[in-house]
Amino acid sequence: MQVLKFGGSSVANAENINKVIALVKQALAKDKTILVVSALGGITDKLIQAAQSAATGDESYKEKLQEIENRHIETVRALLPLTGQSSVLSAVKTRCNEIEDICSGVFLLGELSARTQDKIVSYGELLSSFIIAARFESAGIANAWKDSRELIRTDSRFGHAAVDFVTTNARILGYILENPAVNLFILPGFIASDSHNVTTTLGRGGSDYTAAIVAAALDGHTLEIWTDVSGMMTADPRLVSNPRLIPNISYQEAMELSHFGAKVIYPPTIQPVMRKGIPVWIKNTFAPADPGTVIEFETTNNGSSIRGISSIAKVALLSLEGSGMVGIPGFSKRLFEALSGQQINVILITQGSSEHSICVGVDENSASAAKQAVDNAFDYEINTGIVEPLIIETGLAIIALVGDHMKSHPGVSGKMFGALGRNGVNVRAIAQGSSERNISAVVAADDVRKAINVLHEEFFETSYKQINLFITGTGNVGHRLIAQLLQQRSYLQEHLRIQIRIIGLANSRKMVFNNEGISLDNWQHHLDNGQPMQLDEWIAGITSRNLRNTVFADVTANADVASRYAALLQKSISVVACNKIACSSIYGNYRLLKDLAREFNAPFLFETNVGAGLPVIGTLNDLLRSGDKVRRIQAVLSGTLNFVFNNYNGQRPFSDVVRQAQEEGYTEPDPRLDLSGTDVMRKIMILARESGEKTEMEDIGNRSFMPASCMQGSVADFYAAMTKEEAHFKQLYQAAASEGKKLKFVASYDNGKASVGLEHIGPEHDLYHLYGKDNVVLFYTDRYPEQPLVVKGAGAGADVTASGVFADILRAINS
Ligand SMILES: NC(=O)C1=CN([C@@H]2O[C@H](COP(=O)(O)OP(=O)(O)OC[C@H]3O[C@@H](n4cnc5c(N)ncnc54)[C@H](OP(=O)(O)O)[C@@H]3O)[C@@H](O)[C@H]2O)C=CC1
Ligand SMILES: N[C@@H](CC=O)C(=O)O
Repeated sequence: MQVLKFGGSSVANAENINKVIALVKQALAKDKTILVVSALGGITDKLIQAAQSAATGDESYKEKLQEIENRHIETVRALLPLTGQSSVLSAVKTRCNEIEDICSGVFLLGELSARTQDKIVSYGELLSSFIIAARFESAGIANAWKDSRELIRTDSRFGHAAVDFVTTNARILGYILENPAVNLFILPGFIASDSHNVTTTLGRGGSDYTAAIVAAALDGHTLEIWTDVSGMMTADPRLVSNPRLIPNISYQEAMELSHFGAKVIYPPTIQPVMRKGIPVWIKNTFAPADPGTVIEFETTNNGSSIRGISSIAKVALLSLEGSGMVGIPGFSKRLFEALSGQQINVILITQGSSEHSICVGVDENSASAAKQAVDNAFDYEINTGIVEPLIIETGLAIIALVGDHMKSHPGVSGKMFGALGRNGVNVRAIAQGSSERNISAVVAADDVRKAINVLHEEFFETSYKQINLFITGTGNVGHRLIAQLLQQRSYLQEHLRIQIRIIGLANSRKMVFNNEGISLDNWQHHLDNGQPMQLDEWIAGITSRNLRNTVFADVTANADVASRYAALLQKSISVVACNKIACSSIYGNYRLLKDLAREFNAPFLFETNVGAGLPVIGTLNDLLRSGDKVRRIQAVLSGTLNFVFNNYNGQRPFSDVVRQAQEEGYTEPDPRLDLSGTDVMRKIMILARESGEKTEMEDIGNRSFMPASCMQGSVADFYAAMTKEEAHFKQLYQAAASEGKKLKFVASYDNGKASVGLEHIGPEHDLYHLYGKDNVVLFYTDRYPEQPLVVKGAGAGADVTASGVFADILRAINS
């Protein structure tokens, strides 16, 4: 004997019902079958709406009932041959008239009791099962239709009746034994009756339960629950982009997950079948070849200690607090009695060992009733000040990790809360029972999607990580960065199991968002068609998305953009900047950003601020972290100036060489910052700060070589003025060349003092052999006192800078 249950979507219309017929036919070839069906998809809701409209005196209930009738009539017409339709149609009509009679009573009385509602909704399953039985007959498949109300006995808790298993089991067994010749029994799900034969229902989703009750009563060898998904998933597919099918799951795990919002199976369904050890298959009516999920005692380990992740929305936390509770028995009893007196279901309980407070999670809709009941129950204690009035917090949700294999498996909760913390998800309360099968955390409702994705990635996609990237700036460096992301896309996926999605892209004119990721092949087109750039909206668009593993890359040279880092870090969004403005602003701001990064677990990385793609800051940090102390730094830190002085020999105008540096992408967007030495001042200051010095820009000496006349007006004026000052530049060159030396713009940091300036460097010096746009940094430290640690290479250029930003993005997510 096997039991097959088909849900509302599987029997929503004639086409789907025909699929059911085919599947049941195949099942019948194997064994006797009990078929349990739900109402046609959506009908139960429609019946409730009609009943409620009637109760409120709204005559539109008649239209709703007409819709219900039409739907069933259409289904009969589409399913049955003309000759077989009339008796079924007249039965459907009779039932629909009965519903109308009851609803008109409700309308006249203006009252809808739970008992009457149960009666009304019972017609959904009665009609569907009756029509389906007729369809089997017309297909030549004999069957026995049985009203489940005659089999399943419950108490009289209308809407959510409890089953009397002794009577029910005996009735089911008796009925089946009385009909040995029948191969196919068809039963309406969901409905039952009490000891006075009054119709009751088993709770929404109760058809699953009907099927489980029958399977258990008959010791069936299998229960199959046919639905519109291919089994239980590791997380809700509406929340997680790549959930996985759970091929097998234990009864306990399935119960935990279904209680926690995985709606694939109605939670009470598991109990009866678990008692008998009957395997339950979850299968997809629309993809029957899919393997589905089997629920049974023994499960194979899926390689993770977690079987699935679930959540409950709309949760309120109730906190009862007070010094008068400590060490006094009975407080929790009274709290729970007050809640149960109002039929309030407690979803989660936590109490610290200080006993100073008890915190429970309940459905948000019950929060005000709970407050009233609990404050009444503790009226005396509240008035005498030993207990506070009940505190209610709403806008929350519960997320839960579920898995039998968490038991005695150290590190699961550490991993869970570590991952949530790294992504800025604040945990309001935690509960874990000693069964260690479920770890639940209460979080803000707005964080649920992020939290579930974070946990899913942590436990099920350990070898596959998604970075959600927002890039501000699509100029020289930004452009190259996007090209490199495109070029490396498959490599990152295949070798590092990382997928980078650009969720937002902006320049000074436009901004564009795409939650699925902006296509890298034609990003310019998307950006050009984006909305006008508004910095506030851009930042709000990033923070409000609240995505996990979010990185903000600042590839501008803009101060307003840099002023937003704090707000981003406070939302646990990592910031990667080649823009040097933040790190070279006042020391307090630099310090604040570093502190926020630590406090909110969001890396703030700016390796490219010094030496572009060279590992300058990383090397310095490694030295310091391992206990070394920086005594002196000597460096050439301007790619532009090194290029200019390597290429200028008095033959070609100085301004032409500077222009070439700008065209080749070495200069700042405003090249005066390079030529004035300001860019180098910023860089040596950043190195000094990273070495632990509280330096400001005004503490840095600058022996600028630029005539004051060149630094006035616009960039065009700057070029024009340099042409006029050619003699000055020639003279600078010749002075060095006459000594057999080269001009180098050198930055020094020595015993806490930093300075920059043009120097004549001879061939014996480490800085002499420095070609093109290269930079070099010499670190003299306690461990490198005589021979410095040297970092040398291209120190400017869009490609190398972009690669440094790229590396920081990957570092942000892996640190
Ligand atoms: N070139 C190099 O070798 C190195 C450069 N850097 C740094 O890289 C950064 C970028 O340099 P580069 O690419 O050459 O500069 P570009 O001028 O070529 O590009 C700057 C980008 O920033 C955008 N932008 C400017 N203001 C805003 C704003 N308020 N909001 C949004 N976007 C804005 C611009 O928009 P739009 O396109 O609309 O003008 C442009 O896309 C600079 O901070 C520089 O110091 C660091 C190390 C080395
Ligand atoms: N303009 C800068 C670029 C890198 O920071 C330079 O020339 O070094």
